Amino acid sequence: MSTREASGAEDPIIQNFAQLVAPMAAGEKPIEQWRIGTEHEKLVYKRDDFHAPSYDEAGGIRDILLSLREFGWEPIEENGKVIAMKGDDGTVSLEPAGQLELSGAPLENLHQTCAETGRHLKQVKQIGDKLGVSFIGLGMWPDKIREELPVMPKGRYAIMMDHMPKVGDLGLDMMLRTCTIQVNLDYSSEADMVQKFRTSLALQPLATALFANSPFTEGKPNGFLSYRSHIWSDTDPHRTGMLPFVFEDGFGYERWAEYMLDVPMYFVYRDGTYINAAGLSFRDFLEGKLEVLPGEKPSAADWWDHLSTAFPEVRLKSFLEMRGADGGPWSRICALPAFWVGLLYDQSALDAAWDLVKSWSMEEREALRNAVPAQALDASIPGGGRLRDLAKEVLDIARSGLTSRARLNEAGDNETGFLETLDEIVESGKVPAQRLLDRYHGEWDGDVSRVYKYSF
Ligand SMILES: Nc1ncnc2c1ncn2[C@@H]1O[C@H](COP(=O)(O)OP(=O)(O)OP(=O)(O)O)[C@@H](O)[C@H]1O
Ligand SMILES: N[C@@H](CCC(=O)O)C(=O)O
Ligand SMILES: N[C@@H](CS)C(=O)O
Repeated sequence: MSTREASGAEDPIIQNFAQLVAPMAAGEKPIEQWRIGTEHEKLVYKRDDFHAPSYDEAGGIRDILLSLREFGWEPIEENGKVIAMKGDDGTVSLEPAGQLELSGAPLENLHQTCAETGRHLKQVKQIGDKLGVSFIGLGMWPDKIREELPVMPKGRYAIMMDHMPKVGDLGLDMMLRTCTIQVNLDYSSEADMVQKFRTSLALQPLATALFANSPFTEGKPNGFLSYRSHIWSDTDPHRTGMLPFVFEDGFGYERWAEYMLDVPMYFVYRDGTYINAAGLSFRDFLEGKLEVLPGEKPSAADWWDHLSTAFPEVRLKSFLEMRGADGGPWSRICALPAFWVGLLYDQSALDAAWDLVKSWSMEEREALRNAVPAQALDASIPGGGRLRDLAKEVLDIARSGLTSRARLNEAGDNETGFLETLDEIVESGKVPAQRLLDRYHGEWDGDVSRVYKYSF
């Protein structure tokens, strides 16, 4: 999650609509400056009894964060408590129940991304050896009930946790029990952003299927392959989903700003404190009529904060964030950015991917998104056939995209190897969750705790 470091009071006050559009427009970059920013969350558990450590306990989440100092990371505090660490490889931060996230640095290529991930995993493993904790890449806690999970001391999350039950049934599970892998990618112009947004939104269910890794709830199969993705469908309809308007004529930065104005607020950050504005309207804030801050108008920093409170399948800020995938092991943390970079960072690949999905209707995109949590690659696709057939075609396009990047790159680096783990999934016909279920019904003899041997 984005970690707030300073108050936005000194930022310019928003006076006009152009200032709302500015962050999205400012994201435009020439292709040489396109970067890859990968985020991944991991579940943290104590090795002796598999419990999720609290923030304060000995060898708990605070100690894990502070131990990163030995690798050069520096604390970021909120109300006198360390809640994140900053370093050359980006930010290590906390999701609501202590899921540990690396928001990696914006990097030039996938070799760097995968090396960054490897460094991070090595560091936390060394810390884990000292503190008796392990880290595992799954889409969701396989066994814990909500009440067993700790809550991290972060103002943003106190507000969100209070609000979630009012707007959906599974929002608290989204916060406390899930983990994801995400990648942030750039665009060169508004038209480029639109093509990338539409293509990646339509294909986001494919990423959900290929990375599906959350088949267990409270120790038993839950009937889904990505229960995490199902959770998002019952979290908060005002800030999630497949965004039909992205496919409408005229979509661009302005329409995105209008959408974000309609996303109910969570908070305003002032002088180190999160002021609860959950459910209130940013449009009222613009008029100085926010009931929790009467007479005050938002700054550019308030708007930037607000942009981070929408959670659709793909999200725009100053870059596009791919949000469909479950958490997973190192190989898939490298594969997720490879998949999207291959599809979106080469124009021929992007055109070919768009050709595959451009005739899909809104109902068809929604139907696919809704089928994928339970059916993954077996979901039906528009026009007939199964998602597994499309998967092969899309992976071929991603590979061709990565291959042409290699041609452009002076070193001729080939990044296609990072897709291999996805090729194996498609060839075997089994997504990660199906492999876990096979083990559960086979060698694990119904004991979900055996999954913990797959820690990093
Ligand atoms: N120009 C860029 N191109 C690609 N990625 C970028 C660029 N600038 C920043 N990023 C990436 O965006 C990510 C931002 O992550 P951060 O956790 O701070 O925010 P967030 O996306 O709001 O959080 P969350 O996804 O948890 O809600 C980082 O991984 C960073 O590298
Ligand atoms: N843990 C959530 C939240 C991630 C986020 O919004 O960054 C997920 O798996 O999607
Ligand atoms: N990852 C999201 C949802 S919990 C956030 O930090 O806001």
